[in-house]
Amino acid sequence: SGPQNTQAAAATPAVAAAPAAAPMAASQPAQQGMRNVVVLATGGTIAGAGASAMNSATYSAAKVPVDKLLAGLPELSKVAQVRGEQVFQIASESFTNDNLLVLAKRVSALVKQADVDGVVVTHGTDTLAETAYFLSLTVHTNKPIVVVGSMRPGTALSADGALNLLNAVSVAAAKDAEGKGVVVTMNDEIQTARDVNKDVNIKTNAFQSQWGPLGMVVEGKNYWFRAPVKRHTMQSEFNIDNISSLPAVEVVYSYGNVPRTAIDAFVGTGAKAIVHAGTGNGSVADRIVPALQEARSKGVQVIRSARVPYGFVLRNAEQPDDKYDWVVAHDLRPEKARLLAALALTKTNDPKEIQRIFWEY
Ligand SMILES: NC(=O)C[C@H](N)C(=O)O
Repeated sequence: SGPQNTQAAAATPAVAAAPAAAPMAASQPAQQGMRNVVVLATGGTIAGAGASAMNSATYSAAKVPVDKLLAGLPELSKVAQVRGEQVFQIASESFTNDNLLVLAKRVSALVKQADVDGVVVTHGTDTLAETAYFLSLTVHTNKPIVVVGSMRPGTALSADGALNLLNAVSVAAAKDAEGKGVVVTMNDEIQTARDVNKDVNIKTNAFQSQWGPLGMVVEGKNYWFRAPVKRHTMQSEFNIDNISSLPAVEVVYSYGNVPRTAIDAFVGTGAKAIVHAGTGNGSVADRIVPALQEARSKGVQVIRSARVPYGFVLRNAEQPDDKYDWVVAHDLRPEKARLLAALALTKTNDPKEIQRIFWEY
């Protein structure tokens, strides 16, 4: 098998550089019955390179262009007809709201094309779960969208990117993945975008969900065990085609002796909502409660989440949310609550409506 079809725009950190509607560059004869998958590359460790094979943790992210990534994995041609586009070439910790909007709009445009059966996004792992959740909330399609990264650069011994990417393409090409929303394929598992998080930062089993994976992908076959019940993609009331900017929503982290400085600063810079990453069950320090009440009285939404990774925040437990007009983030991590709050604010400024959205997505 020869190199994959690629259509790589010049790698550039500029948000505006995303290709509008890239034509397919034919370099491989279409195989009968093969499904068409587009790989949108954004950078990260899966495109990283280190100085030696010993470097599993010390390397530069976002170095290898998508055409090289695909050409280095000839096995892809056994799974699908694949072409690539370079959307960004950045480490995912540097992702911005603008990056999210550009990427989601490109995914949305591609899934409308009859010659695209599924989309894979290669992404750094640090904010991969945030981007995957954002896509699941905003792209209207039944076609599979798979977000994938790696914990080790391709230059390292036991690099995990090649198999993760092969698995991603085989899920994106599969009819049985249709209607299951946006998923993440890391470490042979298929995880739903909403629930998965990067919970380990040095091992290849980095991505975990407290509710468990949806299934596994082994040797190009998907084994499903459950399906997501929260609203996503086709059932979402948010649509990236109608969103051109996101309101400012910021996260403040709690800890012993925490001052109110960060809350006041974010209110001062015009935040429309503050996600409070509270201790325990989203608890709020006594000196922070008035800061959040003042923020609320100025029209800023207060979203009560927890810095504890597992479990969930109960309404009116720890704090009287009804009385204060606050919202609870349910089981969403603070960084994912930020995205849902921002999308909710594109529709409403009513905290009851925002709470309804937090229960449903
Ligand atoms: N493993 C990774 O991809 C980490 C990298 N810092 C990134 O998120 O781009």
